[in-house]
Amino acid sequence: MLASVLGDRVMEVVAAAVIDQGRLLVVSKKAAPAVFYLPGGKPEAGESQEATLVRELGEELGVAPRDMDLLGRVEDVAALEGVPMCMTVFTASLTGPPKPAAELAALGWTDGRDAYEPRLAPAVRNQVLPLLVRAALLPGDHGI
Ligand SMILES: Nc1nc2c([nH]c(=O)n2[C@H]2C[C@H](O)[C@@H](COP(=O)(O)OP(=O)(O)OP(=O)(O)O)O2)c(=O)[nH]1
Repeated sequence: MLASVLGDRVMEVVAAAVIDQGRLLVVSKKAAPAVFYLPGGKPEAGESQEATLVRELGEELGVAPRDMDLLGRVEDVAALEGVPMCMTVFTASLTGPPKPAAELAALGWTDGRDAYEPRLAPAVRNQVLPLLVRAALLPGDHGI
């Protein structure tokens, strides 16, 4: 909805939802170490979404995504720039253990209901987590 109103002024981001043992991989960057979000980033001109993810995961984690599958497109405010953002999220596994690059401040795994929850970027907390719970990829409240 946001994207249809604001068009080109919406920041495009592509990110990976990597889940292992019921927990989601999140990273924070040295530029904003208290904010955790999905590995990924902005596409370069003419770059496909899959190529963006391969490049960003290589740069940030030293690994490649495997078995990419579209989870959905979500809209929220970009955690760092504070501008409208549209993020395309792929579920994926990794070709090996993630090795955080120098630009990262931290790497962690969250079930969405732990100490990371208040530090998650709005798009992850408000949009991506509910999608993952609905897809039974993360534990939910089970109607409680
Ligand atoms: N990668 C990623 N970015 C997110 C998420 N949620 C969210 O608000 N963002 C925001 C943070 C930033 O404002 C923007 C993406 O910035 P970035 O710094 O990760 O992207 P990038 O590597 O391409 O950036 P740059 O340093 O090349 O400018 O989107 C998310 O889950 N993953």
